[in-house]
Amino acid sequence: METPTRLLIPISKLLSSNKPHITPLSQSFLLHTSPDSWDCRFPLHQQRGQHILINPSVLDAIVRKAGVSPDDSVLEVGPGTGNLTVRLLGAARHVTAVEIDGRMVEALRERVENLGLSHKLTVIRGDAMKIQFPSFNICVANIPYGISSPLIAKLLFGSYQFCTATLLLQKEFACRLTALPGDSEYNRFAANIRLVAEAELIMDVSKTDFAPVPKVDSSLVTIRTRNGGIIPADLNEWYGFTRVCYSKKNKTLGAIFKQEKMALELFKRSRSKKKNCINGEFVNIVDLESDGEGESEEKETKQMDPHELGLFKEKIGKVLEKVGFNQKKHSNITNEDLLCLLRAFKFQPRGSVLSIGHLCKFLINLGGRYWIVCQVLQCCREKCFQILQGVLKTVL
Ligand SMILES: C[S@@+](CC[C@H](N)C(=O)[O-])C[C@H]1O[C@@H](n2cnc3c(N)ncnc32)[C@H](O)[C@@H]1O
Repeated sequence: METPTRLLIPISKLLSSNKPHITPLSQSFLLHTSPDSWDCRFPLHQQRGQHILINPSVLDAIVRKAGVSPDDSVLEVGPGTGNLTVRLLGAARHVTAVEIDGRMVEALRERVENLGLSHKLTVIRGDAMKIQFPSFNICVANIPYGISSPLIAKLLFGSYQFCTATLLLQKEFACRLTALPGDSEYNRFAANIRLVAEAELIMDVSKTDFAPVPKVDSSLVTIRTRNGGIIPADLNEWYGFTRVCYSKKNKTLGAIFKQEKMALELFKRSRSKKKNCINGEFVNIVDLESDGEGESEEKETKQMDPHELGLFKEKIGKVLEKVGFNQKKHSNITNEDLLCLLRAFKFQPRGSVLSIGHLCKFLINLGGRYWIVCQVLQCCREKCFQILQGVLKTVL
């Protein structure tokens, strides 16, 4: 149990007030405050999002709603002076806290030592965006709002195995994150997150629960990973694809894909050899959130064979029509629809995403014999596409 901190207010300050004092004053005035309150022992930096959560009932609620249990190994990003950390330590097996500010690290260590809980805490002094997190099964944190997007991307696409992340976020950001297809806030960011997780709005938190009081209100959100964190698509293709699909707010998918640069984006991505995670690095969030507008593709257009690109565009049109998405708008399209469309694009022979390697694997899966695969390879090499069509017909 933590003892309340004592806030010493100098008598001169109290006497300088014009208001009458109801309580008789002694030498100094001793105010007992909660251990969570902020005693201004050093200046806080707003650019680091240093707003301390001081409402004990909100802090308790966060730990409760996150469902922290004695088996949990918790990751906390931005522990500050430890208001949330001490509660997490009380409920979990172990807490790893990552804090960028040395003054906060010192304050946190001292507080936890006084409580005799140091054996359950690992403090890492560093930038949460630059370090590799040790393993954890849940993340609970009141994070600096400036790193909300990249941090969530790092957690979800950075090869970490965890079940939930319960985060305090800026209210507007939380609304975008938890939006569903058909909601006005639903956008590419929410779609990208929903590829691997579900996000649920848990409760709102008032700005007056923080010291110093920030300009914005907050919301607590729980992000639950799906399929054990397995990503059901090639991320590079998926990003390119969603960037195209979400590029124009009020246009149908048919109209969007008719644009040259959009077709190009998809074409380029489909041929890229980049994989989901490069050397374990998470994918840049700018890519997760940005749309395709305003980006110059001129250089690539010049290098592209116009005939090949024309064929590709024609095929996109056909696929859209076949799956019936020509008239759909992205605001009400689900990720399942998008995955289905992406797959439909992928399985178009020639001029599409389907590489020779993919094609061979596909044929073998279908029971194709070795000589057929060799024939296909030969046809592709010699660009004998009519013969290839014949071979495919016999197999399929
Ligand atoms: C909003 S405060 C939260 C403090 C504490 N968790 C609480 O609830 O009172 C955010 C904390 O994150 C720290 N911080 C800011 N940027 C960071 C970064 N890139 N990596 C790790 N910590 C960071 C700040 O120094 C600050 O202590």
